[in-house]
Amino acid sequence: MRLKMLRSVQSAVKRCASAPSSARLYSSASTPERKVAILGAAGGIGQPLAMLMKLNPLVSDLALYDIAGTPGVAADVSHINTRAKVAGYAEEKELGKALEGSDVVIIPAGVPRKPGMTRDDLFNINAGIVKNLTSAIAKYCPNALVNMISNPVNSTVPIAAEVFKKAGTYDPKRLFGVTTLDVVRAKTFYAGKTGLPVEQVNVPVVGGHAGITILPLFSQATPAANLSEEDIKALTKRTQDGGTEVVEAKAGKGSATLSMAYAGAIFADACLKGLNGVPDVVECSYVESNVRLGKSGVEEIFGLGPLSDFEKQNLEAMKSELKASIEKGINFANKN
Ligand SMILES: NC(=O)c1ccc[n+]([C@@H]2O[C@H](COP(=O)([O-])OP(=O)(O)OC[C@H]3O[C@@H](n4cnc5c(N)ncnc54)[C@H](O)[C@@H]3O)[C@@H](O)[C@H]2O)c1
Ligand SMILES: O=C(O)C[C@H](O)C(=O)O
Repeated sequence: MRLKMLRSVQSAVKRCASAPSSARLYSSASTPERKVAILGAAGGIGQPLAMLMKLNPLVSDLALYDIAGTPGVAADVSHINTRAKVAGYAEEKELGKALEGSDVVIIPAGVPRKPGMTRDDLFNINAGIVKNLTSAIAKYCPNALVNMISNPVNSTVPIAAEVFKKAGTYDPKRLFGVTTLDVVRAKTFYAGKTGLPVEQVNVPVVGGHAGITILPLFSQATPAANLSEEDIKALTKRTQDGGTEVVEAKAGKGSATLSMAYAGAIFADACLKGLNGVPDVVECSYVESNVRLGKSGVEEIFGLGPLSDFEKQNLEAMKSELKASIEKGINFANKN
């Protein structure tokens, strides 16, 4: 028996793993017209992400939408002398115009955590925001690739999926939970521990985007390094708690914004490259995929590669939380 569930995989969008990260952001491959919309563009993530997308030569049109502060951000970013034409959209009645013709829509709209909160504590506010924004996407740019950043990602992606299903526009190949920041962190921490050059390392991260549902696969990290079990446990924990580390350091002034903007820009760039037909663009993402079910629940998840015993245990441990977050999102979308 097969059932659809959400999990993280090497997504259909593929990216060249060997390109150095700075080149990834600023390289110029083929350059067809591509419109990118950022919803929540004046926020802590939105502003640096708007700048990074303005620097991306693959973008011809950049639509910046937020319910507060858009004109200033749009005017500021528009003065950067790069290809993308920038337009700001400040009110809900302008959302349709912001979205029309978009190839990629990035959503960092919503409230961030404060110390002591879980990502799930953001659900009550962010679920409604995501539902409204994705309803507009279904109406104005149903074919766009949607990059969901708003937390809790484990639930906001299922909300978006339900909204698109109701609108008849759902395509699991076009909806992505952005988990790139977990990969960015895992790479940084792995390189720090091993002494390997950070621009050469790769660490796949699977699962979702909250606590134990984040599962870095250090057994598949490249270049391989001889780490002790203790080191791998510590690296795994630090990657899982990376968001909380930043929330606590910011002490009430929000969560990761700059590293998230960087991660969001990498993922959006991968989407654009995929759309432009660049081969072998590979990124991890939280997407819907197939699992095989048996008498005791999920029997097999496809495409994770060989896991260590530690990773197998962690995968088992995350399933109930991930499933509950998915169901919470689905229920919200269907009730409200
Ligand atoms: N996926 C990840 O890895 C990741 C990483 C960091 C943060 N986040 C999440 O991203 C979200 C944004 O974080 P931030 O630090 O930028 O927050 P922020 O408060 O600085 O910015 C959020 C922006 O969203 C805007 N907004 C609110 N409602 C909106 C609506 N209906 N339409 C359009 N814009 C709207 C606000 O006006 C604000 O400018 C949070 O939910 C946070 O938890 C996710
Ligand atoms: O931790 C958070 O609340 C923000 C984000 O999900 C992160 O991983 O930094």
